[in-house]
Amino acid sequence: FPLIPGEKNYIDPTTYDNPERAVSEFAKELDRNLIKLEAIIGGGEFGDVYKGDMKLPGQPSMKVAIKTLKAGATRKNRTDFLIEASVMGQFKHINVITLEGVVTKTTPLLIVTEFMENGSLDKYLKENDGVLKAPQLLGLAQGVASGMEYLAGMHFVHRDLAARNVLVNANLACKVADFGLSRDIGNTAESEYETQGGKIPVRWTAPEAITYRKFSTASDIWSYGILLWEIMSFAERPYWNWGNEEVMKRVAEGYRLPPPMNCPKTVHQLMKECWLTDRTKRPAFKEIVRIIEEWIKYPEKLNEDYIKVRRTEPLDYAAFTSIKDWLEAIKMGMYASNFSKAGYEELSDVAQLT
Ligand SMILES: CCCCn1c(-c2ccccc2C)cn2c3c(=O)[nH]c(=O)n(C)c3nc12
Repeated sequence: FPLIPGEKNYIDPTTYDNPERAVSEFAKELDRNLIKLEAIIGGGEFGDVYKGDMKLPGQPSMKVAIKTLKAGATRKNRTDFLIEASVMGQFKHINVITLEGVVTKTTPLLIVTEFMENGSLDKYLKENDGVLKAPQLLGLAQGVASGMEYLAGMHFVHRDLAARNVLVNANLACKVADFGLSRDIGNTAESEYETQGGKIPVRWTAPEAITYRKFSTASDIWSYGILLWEIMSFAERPYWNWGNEEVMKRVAEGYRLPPPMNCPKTVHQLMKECWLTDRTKRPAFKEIVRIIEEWIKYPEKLNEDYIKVRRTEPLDYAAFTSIKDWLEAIKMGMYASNFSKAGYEELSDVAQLT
């Protein structure tokens, strides 16, 4: 991407001659003795994730999460591990997980992040099924959209945006995590579909990314639509128990997920815009953030008849003579006095205004 003045671009760590140089550029090397591993909180094929404690000199001890790379891992696993840390170290946003540092001088390698008390978003939603109401659900959705707006602004394409890869802290802030760039075989339970370029989590991936591996911010927006459906359905499995082949076929034929129970029509409308086949027509993350902000500020905008008002057929202005009739027709009768006080009586007076 041409560097646009003032806009920071993320630097692809694979452009460094070796991953050690990239990680030293973007991540702080930590002293392993300052980190205490307490309990396993997650597991991957190449190492476990722990909850722990870290005490840096001159700082109070802090809760951290620690990803480990087990000793027997291959050189490629080590490279991918260091690349993930190099990518995370370049980001600084409230809705993107914060890298505290790495341990690379001794094994096992460690990546240390802030600790997110409520764990992964899919687990949090399942544990709060029916408890969270629309405003809270939309607050979660807004956090993810803000984090993705920032990453898109850095020209970073995530490629695996899903509720399982978003974490929730004690204040219910959502943060995008899991920057494993290359989709290792099996590094996510979801990657059931194999293409020559590695594994793809089909039910979260845009058609153009599945068919010809065109990953872009637009394909991240498709994934965001699926994640929004996960939020509104309390982490129901997208396309339920359909097989991957069936999902790809039905989606290519135009099938789209229906609104989850109690999901406002307007929210499902936004999901469907994220799932437009023409990726250039999908909304930008900036727009998605603004729309959700409106819904949180003015919840009445979520209900359907607001849509009806917006979608009335074009008015036949000739049908009205007085301003009062016109304003009443568009449910704005309460403003008739404003117009008459300002001396506007006839509709023609208004026509000159516009
Ligand atoms: C989807 C992310 C999976 C790995 N991971 C990470 C993480 C993510 C990327 C690099 C390094 C780490 C430690 C933090 N946390 C956390 C956390 O802060 N709190 C948690 O409860 N869990 C389950 C976590 N799981 C992780």
